Order: sequence, then C-alpha cells, then structure tokens
Amino acid sequence: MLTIQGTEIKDRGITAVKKAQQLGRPVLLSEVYKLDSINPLSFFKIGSERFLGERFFWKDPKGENILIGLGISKQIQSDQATDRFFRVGKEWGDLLEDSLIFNEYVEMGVGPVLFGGFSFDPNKEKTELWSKYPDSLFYLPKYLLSIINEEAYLTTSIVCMPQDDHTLFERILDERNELLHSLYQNSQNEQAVLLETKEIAPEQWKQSVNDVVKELTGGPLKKVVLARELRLIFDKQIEAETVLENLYRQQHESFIFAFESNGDCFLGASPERLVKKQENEILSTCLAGSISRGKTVEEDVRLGETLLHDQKNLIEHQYVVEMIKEALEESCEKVIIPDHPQLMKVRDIQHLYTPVIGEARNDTSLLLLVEKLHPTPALGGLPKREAVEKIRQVEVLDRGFYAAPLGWLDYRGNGEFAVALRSGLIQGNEASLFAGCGVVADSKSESEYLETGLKFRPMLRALRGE
Ligand SMILES: C=C(O[C@H]1C=CC=C(C(=O)O)[C@@H]1O)C(=O)O
Ligand SMILES: [Mg+2]
Repeated sequence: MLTIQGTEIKDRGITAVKKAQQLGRPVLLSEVYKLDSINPLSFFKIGSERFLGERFFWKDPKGENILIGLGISKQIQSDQATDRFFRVGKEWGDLLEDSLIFNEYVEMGVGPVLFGGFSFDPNKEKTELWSKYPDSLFYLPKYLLSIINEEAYLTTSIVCMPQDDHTLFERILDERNELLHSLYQNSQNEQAVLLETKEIAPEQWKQSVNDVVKELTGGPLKKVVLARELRLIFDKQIEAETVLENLYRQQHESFIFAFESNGDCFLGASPERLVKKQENEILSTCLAGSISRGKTVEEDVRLGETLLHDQKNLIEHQYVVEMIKEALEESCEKVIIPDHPQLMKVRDIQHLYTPVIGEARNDTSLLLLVEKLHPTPALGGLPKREAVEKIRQVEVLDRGFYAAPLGWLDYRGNGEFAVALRSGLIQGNEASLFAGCGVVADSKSESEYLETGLKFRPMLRALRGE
C-alpha cells in the first residue's frame, strides 16, 4: 500500500502561514516525496471523484516526462490578447518569489509545475464551443504526479493564506493518503457508443481552400493552414479517462495530453513538439508535409519516398524550417537544423520532419520561446501575421486551444510545449474533433480534404474504443 509517512507538511504549513501573515499576501508551499512506481492512468482516474474538471495529463513521446495533476491550487488565466505569454510568466514568477519549496531532487518537472496553454488566436471571434477555455489558462495542481525517467515523485502544493491554520494541513494529509490508497480500487469504465458524426461545412471548407490557393501566387501570402471540425454525438457521457487510456495505448509516438476545464476536456495525441527547454538546451520540431501510411511495409516505404521527393510537400515543409530558424536565432546562441527533412511515421500518417536543436541565451525564457514560435507555419502560415488574419477571416471553425501551445513549465524554468494537434474537445455526450492542413500554391482542395481525414483518425479511434 502506498502511503507518505512524512507529516512535515504540518510544520511547514504553519511556517508558510506565518510568512503569509508577515507579508500580508498568499505564500506558496510545495513539498516533494518520492514514491514507488504508479500507473499514470490510474492516478488520473482516481481524481475523477474529487477532482473532476481539475485534472491534466501529459506524456511525451518517449515517456521520459509524464505529468498528471489533480486539483487546482492556483489558476492563472486571462482573456487579454496583448502580452498574454508575458503575463502568465509574470504571475507565475510573483507566486514563486516568496514560496517555500521542499524538493531535494534535481529532475525537471518535479516540484511546483504550471500546466496549461493558450488559444490559437485571441483575436478570433469567440463562440460557445470554447467558452470553458479562456485565451490563456494554467493550473498549479494541488497534487502532481511526475514520472521522470521512470521514477515517480508526488508534489503537493498549497497556496497558504494569512488566515489559514493547522486544520488545513491536517485535511491535506488525510486527503493525500486517501488518494494514494484509492489507487488500488479497480473500476471499469464503459465506452460511450458513437451515434452520429456531423461533418461541419465540408464543401465550404474546400471552397475556402480553392479561394486561398488563388491568393498564394504573386501576393505576400505563401502558406495558410486551414482547419475543419467534426462533431460527434454519443449515447451517453464520454469519460475522459477512457479516451485517454485508448490514446495512450494506440499512439506511442505522440505527446498524449488531456486538460479539463469546468466540465469539458480537451485531449489528443500530437506528434508535434513546439519547444522544450532544459536549462539552456532547446529542442523544437519542424513538422509539415504529409502522406498516408502504407498497408504493407513495401507500400509504406514507397509512400515515404514519394513524400521525401514531393515538391508541394517539400515547400510546405521548408516554410516551417525557415520561420523556426529565424525565430530561434533571435533568442539562441546557436541553432542546429539539418538541411533535409526526414520522415516521422505515426500510426495513421507520415510527415516530413526536421528536428531543431538550440542553445538558449541566458535571458531567454520558455514562455518567450513559445511566444516567438507560435504559430509556426505548420499551424498558421507564412508570413505569420497575414496568415493568421486570413485564417480569422475565412475559417468557419473556432480553433480555441486546437493547434495552439499546450504544456508545462516548472519552477526552475524548464518545461515543454507541444502543439495541440490530433485533438478533440469532449463536452458531455458530444465531442468536436479538429484537423487542418497546410495550403500552398500547389494545393488541391480534394487531396487536402483527404489529408485532414487522416488527421481525424487518432481521435476517432480513441473515442470509438477500437
Ligand atoms: C494542422 C495539422 O497538422 C500540421 C502538422 C503536420 C502536418 C501538416 C500538413 O502536412 O499539412 C500540418 O501542417 C493538424 O494535424 O491538424
Ligand atoms: Mg499538408
């Protein structure tokens, strides 16, 4: 049975409350314990009673960093378009300033961690679809399970107020142990059954691809990513943990994420890293240009070779490489980018892929890098501003958090953001799925339409439980 023996939180809590009284403002207290191994999906699932709507899940493709948060100790959110990246960083920095952090481990992602993301375009007119997700939304979880290189750590974070007393910390001690004990209760979830699939305005979408193509020769615009939506209706409430478990089993090569807010859950399996920062080492990814997987090994290799030599896809990819290179060179000492793309093969699709390594300057923060990179031409287009304006104008879809940065940063400034692709938004017994594709001068609306069809598959399979 898993228990945390230490009761230091009581004394630490009293110290934090005294500090809050002295300063006349809240003080963050965080403490870390090492645990025996825990199944990350079970941890997410045990939060469904007490912390429904306040959970997140993150796994990187190699499974080096897995983070699951239950409960919200502090929420940072804003609907303001200007400075939104900076504001999150500022509020996080302010909270950390007088914090008491008891963490003897050096691993990234252990200790207080902020998890969340940004909407794709804060200036796009808002619809009901994303009403639960403001333009920037982050949680500092009450309980964070970090599985870093297969070692498990539990961080408890509490924002202590001047008026708090010892009863708060006694309650937390009990709650934490109950939570860990409940890891051993086994409950089976039943998959909701898909009743209806509505494709949102497919003909209008193809027309918008044709219209945009006409604007891509001669003018300033080189590339615009256009996305569309499927709305699915199920026979009963969709359980996020079931879909998440399916994604986890089915999409080994991708980032697996889930992010709840007020009853909705945004989740997916994205192959695309936006940026990772570990001390000064920066990793980013150029991912654009797509073809289907083959039914046989031979066909798969042949399709991959075709993609590697296809001019339309190479151009679509090259725009991303150019932009990421330029953006990173502004804030890095060094940027290393190979001259030619390779293939990234995920379960349903293969992409042109160029990995990027950089060395950040000392004054470069992770959120600054996110701001500079978002949206890359894999999600927005080129030039950035004009492409985002075009999307705002022609796209029917309210993208919300789709195609936007989602991830985490720890109290030492390390962290990682993925681009939230191959994703869906669960709302009760309905879900919206999103997929887009890079439109360039040589694009044909029918084949772009089929490409988006491939990109819906990971979420469709996970939701159907196949
Ligand atoms: C916009 C999406 O994919 C991007 C990432 C990889 C390949 C892409 C493409 O070939 O069009 C897209 O730029 C999506 O999955 O919704
Ligand atoms: Mg494409």
